[in-house]
Amino acid sequence: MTKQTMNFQAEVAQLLHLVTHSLYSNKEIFLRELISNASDACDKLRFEAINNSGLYENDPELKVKVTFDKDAKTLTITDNGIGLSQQEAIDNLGTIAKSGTKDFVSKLSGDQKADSQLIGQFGVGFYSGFIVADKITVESRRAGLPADQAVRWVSDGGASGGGAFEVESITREARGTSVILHLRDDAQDYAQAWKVKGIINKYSDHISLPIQMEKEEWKDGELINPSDENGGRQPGAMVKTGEWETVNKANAIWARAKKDISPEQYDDFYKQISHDFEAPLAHTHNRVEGSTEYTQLLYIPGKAPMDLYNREKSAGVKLYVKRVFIMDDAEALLPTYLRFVKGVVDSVDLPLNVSRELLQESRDVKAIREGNTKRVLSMLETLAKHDKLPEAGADGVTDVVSEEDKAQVGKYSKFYAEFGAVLKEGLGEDFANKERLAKLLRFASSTTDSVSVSLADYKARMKEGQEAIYYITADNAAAAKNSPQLEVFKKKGIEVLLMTDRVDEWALNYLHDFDGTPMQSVAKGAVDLGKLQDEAEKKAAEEAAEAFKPLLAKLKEALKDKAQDVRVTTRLVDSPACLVVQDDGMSTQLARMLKQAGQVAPEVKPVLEVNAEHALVKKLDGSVHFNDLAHILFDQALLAEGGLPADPAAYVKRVNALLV
Ligand SMILES: Nc1ncnc2c1ncn2[C@@H]1O[C@H](COP(=O)(O)OP(=O)(O)OP(=O)(O)O)[C@@H](O)[C@H]1O
Repeated sequence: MTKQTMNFQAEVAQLLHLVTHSLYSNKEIFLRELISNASDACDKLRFEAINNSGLYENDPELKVKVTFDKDAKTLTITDNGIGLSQQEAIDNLGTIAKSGTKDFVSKLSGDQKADSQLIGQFGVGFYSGFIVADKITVESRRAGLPADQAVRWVSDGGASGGGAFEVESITREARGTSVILHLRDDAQDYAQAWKVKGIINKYSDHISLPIQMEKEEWKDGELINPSDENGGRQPGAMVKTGEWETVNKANAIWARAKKDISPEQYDDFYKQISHDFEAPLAHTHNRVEGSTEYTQLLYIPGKAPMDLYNREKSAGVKLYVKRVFIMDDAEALLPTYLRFVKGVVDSVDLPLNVSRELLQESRDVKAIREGNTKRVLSMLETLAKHDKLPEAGADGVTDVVSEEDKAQVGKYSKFYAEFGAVLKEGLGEDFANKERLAKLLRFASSTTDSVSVSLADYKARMKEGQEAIYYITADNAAAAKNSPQLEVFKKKGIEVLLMTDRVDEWALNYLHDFDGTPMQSVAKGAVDLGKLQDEAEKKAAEEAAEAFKPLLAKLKEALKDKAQDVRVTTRLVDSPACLVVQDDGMSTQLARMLKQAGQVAPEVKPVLEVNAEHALVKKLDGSVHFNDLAHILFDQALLAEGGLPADPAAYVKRVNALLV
């Protein structure tokens, strides 16, 4: 191939601009990214070589070498991994392959501060080299290809204006890739051994391959006057000895004993695999022995990625078999509702050539998934337990809290704000752990604004004679809190949980009770406050129902296309009417959500409940506007719960007719 000039994909040009302009305070991550790519390339070679050992050629010891040349102002990262063919260099180094990153780049806001925080989630990868380099040369030969089919790729990252790179054929004996960074003037520090070693220690210690640098030794300067030992010397310097030394620990962090890993090292490993700049909220690291043997190192992030709600999104756990990297995003290792967890599983029992399909069926994998799920739930339970500092008991005594526990305060709330809605999917997905999940749920309530009430808290505060956990679902907190259906509960001082996540309706279908107490939607079925209502109230309600019978029949007739039934209720105090659905019916809110999502929802005809005490209801009887008032009553009840009248124009017309 003769030299060709090509253009970057539009998104690459944008990403490059962002990388070079906004990651300035995080310059050194470029080395982490490039070493990580080199290590991935070695993993890929090892994986392909399982079925084709010839790919190792005569060079089976995989490693990464980092060299620098002060005079040429270059820093070079070389690996003997899988390498790139000419076409792969064009495809992989001129485009953004990952669809998530590509989407992200096309949505950039232009606010560099905000963008640079977000970009951490995606990993800037290879292009991060341009943070410190004004030109990058990549020379590579793919394993298995002849030496004269190697490739050279050169780019200034678009500084010359064209956003272009050049590719040409070269001859290269060595398999694998060299990334040569031509350092910018303000990045000359990175051509110094101590600086580079420091960064490798910080970010890449756990990389399981040796990372090697040329050994340097101190050499005194020449004597100024060779005949006079004390006459002084030229300044000394570090000089290269020609030998190589391994500068990282070169063993996988998860394979080490817990006691040998510092909290910082755990955090750094997380940052490496997640591309997150922030530390995780918690981790768990265990060697599991038994019928199936594996090591798990799992993390709970502090921040949700932008595509959290995409259930198709890749999982966050990497699979290794006996230290050999097998695949990223092994979704079989955790249930979908725990897709936010990041980490590594290293199995002793799985075969090295395991495929995704095989994973789905393997009994070992099933055991690993159950083990992982249990561990993650335990981690969450621990965070939940220490979320708040203990309050003084009735005797004025407060438990002493260790520093370690103090550091956990607030973490569960943070977790829940980011991932609570996803956790709820587990109620419908993981029946075996439903009870544990139910204990981890948190809600706002009619008496507590923050999303912090657990079902156990609620139960402990239940009124004497209260037999159910009451909740309401709505589109948002304000609609839930001001819903007419809450009126009688407020009057009686009964707490009601407010559920405003989209997933709540669906998830609650799977949670019929908590710890023996039934869950009861206040918008479903007739209100039955059981023992909470006194005899006088019950009697008054029955009398009202009797007295209203003729009026109800007329209302039912007028609204026969809209309402399934019309009845008198005691649940309202200030409002004239509200809508409820039958006990087993789909709630109007869920039906609305399905329709919004373009799905077919069954036609739900709600029950209209009227407040016999309300002036508007009293006025109905004998009114010449009976028909209009009946429709207005129904449509207003719909509006009050966040819905829209089926025919808004007709509603407006009716109201106006009464106003003038
Ligand atoms: N040292 C290397 N050897 C072989 N291929 C490489 C090397 N470095 C990069 N590549 C190729 O270039 C592609 C793009 O690299 P880049 O770092 O931008 O993204 P990535 O590694 O896929 O994603 P991320 O860094 O976010 O995990 C890689 O997927 C890989 O195919």
